[in-house]
Amino acid sequence: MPLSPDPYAALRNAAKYVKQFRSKTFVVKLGGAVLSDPRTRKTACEQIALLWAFSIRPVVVHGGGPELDALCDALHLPIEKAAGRRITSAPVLDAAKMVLAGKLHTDLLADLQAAGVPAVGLSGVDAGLIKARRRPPVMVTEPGETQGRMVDYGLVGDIESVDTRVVEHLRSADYVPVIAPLSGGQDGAVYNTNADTVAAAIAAALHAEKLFFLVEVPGLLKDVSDPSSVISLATLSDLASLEAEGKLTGGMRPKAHAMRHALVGGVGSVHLVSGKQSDALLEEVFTNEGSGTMVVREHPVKHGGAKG
Ligand SMILES: Nc1ncnc2c1ncn2[C@@H]1O[C@H](COP(=O)(O)OP(=O)(O)O)[C@@H](O)[C@H]1O
Ligand SMILES: CC(=O)N[C@@H](CCC(=O)OP(=O)(O)O)C(=O)O
Repeated sequence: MPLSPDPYAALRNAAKYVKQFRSKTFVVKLGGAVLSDPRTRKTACEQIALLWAFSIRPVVVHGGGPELDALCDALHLPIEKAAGRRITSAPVLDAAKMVLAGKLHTDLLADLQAAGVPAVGLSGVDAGLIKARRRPPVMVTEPGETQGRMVDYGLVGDIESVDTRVVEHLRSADYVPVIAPLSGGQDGAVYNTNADTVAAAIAAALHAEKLFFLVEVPGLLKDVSDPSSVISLATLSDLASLEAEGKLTGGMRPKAHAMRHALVGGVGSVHLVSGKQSDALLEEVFTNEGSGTMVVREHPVKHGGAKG
């Protein structure tokens, strides 16, 4: 790579964003694909540590779908999903507790700790952080299908309320909350709730500046089979068009719904970035060009620097 005429240009440019985002809340959702590989999990933790070092206030929400699939497999429990969400029987919920508020959660906390982040683990059940009610059977139409089917998701919770007091309490003492996607219901019930949905609800409740989804792919793709088809900037209406054209499949469907919820709920922007490519999160935050996809409510008047 040729030497830049000004070796400090990148630093100067990044400093602009460091100043702009100081004390701002960034919700970072770590997807299961990133977490199940110890190397990418560590890289994600190191990037979060850098945000923290620059006085950005991260709140971490994590998934764990692939690890939960693996445990279900080992326990001979069926893996059934509809529109990207898991159908959750009582034994599958027990497995979800073991993975999402157990092994994977603890390993993530240890990696964050090692990276210098004072991380404290919670699930949506702690201190009534996320209250949900059991999802009633709903009609689901998969992309490419013309006829919908009724799906009973079992012990899946639809979020009714978010009480951020425990999160604020931890943040006021400079801890970084790390939230597992379980929610609490009436009479001690525990529900499985999609982590994207949890991340969006938390981001909206905290009036976050930005919500990041760290995923396996480099961003939102025009064509899911072509990793070079990343859309750099999208609006809610672009997202709706992609969805109507059947271009959002699997786990991208709850994510699209979550992005919409966050943006309508007042989050400044939502970003879809690679959790596999090292430093993609930092590039999205601290450079003009970014690395993945920024989703906003509507087109800004001009895009210069908006991806920072
Ligand atoms: N248009 C699209 N752009 C990007 N990814 C898409 C798209 N449609 C479907 N996907 C799939 O969605 C996945 C991300 O959702 P998901 O697997 O739930 O992520 P995670 O659990 O890691 O958060 C991508 O890895 C990709 O396979
Ligand atoms: C209801 C529902 O779908 N719950 C998810 C919770 C974990 C999750 O969302 O993990 P990812 O972010 O890795 O997909 C599940 O059981 O897989």
